[in-house]
Amino acid sequence: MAGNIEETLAALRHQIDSIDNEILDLLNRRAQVVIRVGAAKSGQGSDFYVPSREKAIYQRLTAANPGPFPNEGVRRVFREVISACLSLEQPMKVAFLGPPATFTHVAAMQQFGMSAHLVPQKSITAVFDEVIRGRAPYGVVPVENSNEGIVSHTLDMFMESDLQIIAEILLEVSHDLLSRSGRIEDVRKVVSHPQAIAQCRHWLEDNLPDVALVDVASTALAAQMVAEDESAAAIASEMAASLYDLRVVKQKIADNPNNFTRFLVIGKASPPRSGRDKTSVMFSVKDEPGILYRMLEPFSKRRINLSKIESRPLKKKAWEYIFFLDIEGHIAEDHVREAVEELRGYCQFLKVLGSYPSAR
Ligand SMILES: C=C(O[C@@H]1C=C(C(=O)O)C=C[C@H]1O)C(=O)O
Repeated sequence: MAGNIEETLAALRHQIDSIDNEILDLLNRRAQVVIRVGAAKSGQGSDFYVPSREKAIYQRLTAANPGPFPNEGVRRVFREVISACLSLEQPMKVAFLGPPATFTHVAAMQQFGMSAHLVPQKSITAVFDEVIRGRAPYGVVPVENSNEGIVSHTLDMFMESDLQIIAEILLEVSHDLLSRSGRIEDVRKVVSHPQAIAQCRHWLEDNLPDVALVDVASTALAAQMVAEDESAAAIASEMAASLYDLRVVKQKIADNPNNFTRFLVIGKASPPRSGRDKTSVMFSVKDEPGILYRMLEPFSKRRINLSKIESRPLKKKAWEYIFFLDIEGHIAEDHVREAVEELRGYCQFLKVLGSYPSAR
């Protein structure tokens, strides 16, 4: 009987080996075609990284997948296949808001895969700078959190630079409590970014009512500090646990489990249409009666959905504001372009920040 099982296993493993050989062969055939695409693109000077094409690949494959291989697996496997194929042409350098193991790092990894060369930066300004100076073709920065609202620094940076939005990344944020021992009894203080501490307030009151709460510049820095302090715990990403060799005291301690952060990929030119795109614009309006009403009319009369509107003070002048608008559709579509041009008529200035595939 035991011999039978061994024989069956050996035969099945033999089948797996020959399937893996076929997969390997196909991967190499795919890589050769990607190299040819790269050569064709460099002939015409166009961008090698095309997020709209990548999104179309994921959508097509997950829709066609008969199973039992899970769709999430299809996405992850192809994320890495595409990432490795891209790295053949050139190592894809991506600047992100560091230090290593921030949620921005996790988002950049989700978007660009493990073969990309991800470079941590000290600030959002530094990420923009790397891309402006051409040291990295792309950068990743946070722009809003479902509980905490916008990251104003990122929006402010678009006032100063002419970079474009290339893609958006939606990341489900899981705040984990990490420490060296992984034992809740050892925790005397909790260290993290103030937003992460705020998002875990109730859990901390219920489970660690007497510990000190210490604010630091990022969740990743907190993890780094805790790696050297037995009595401290950090609220940080799961990635921080593996990077700084920490144990998980408790997973998902945020009070609201529905916690998403939206990140932007910035670069020098927006990608072509993907079929489901978004366009972001920023503008300031003339100070006239009814202007707030009129600025939305070009969109409502064309039945164009607006997914977001934000305002920020224009620092040069008190009580004047800059608006940020996210519109459904791509600027290459006539009705979107016409609406934006009509809005421009009411504005002192208007800048299209880019059209890019919608992550939802
Ligand atoms: C191959 C291409 O270039 C890149 C690589 C892709 C891939 O490996 O499938 C897809 C889109 C681009 O980011 C392409 O544009 O088709």
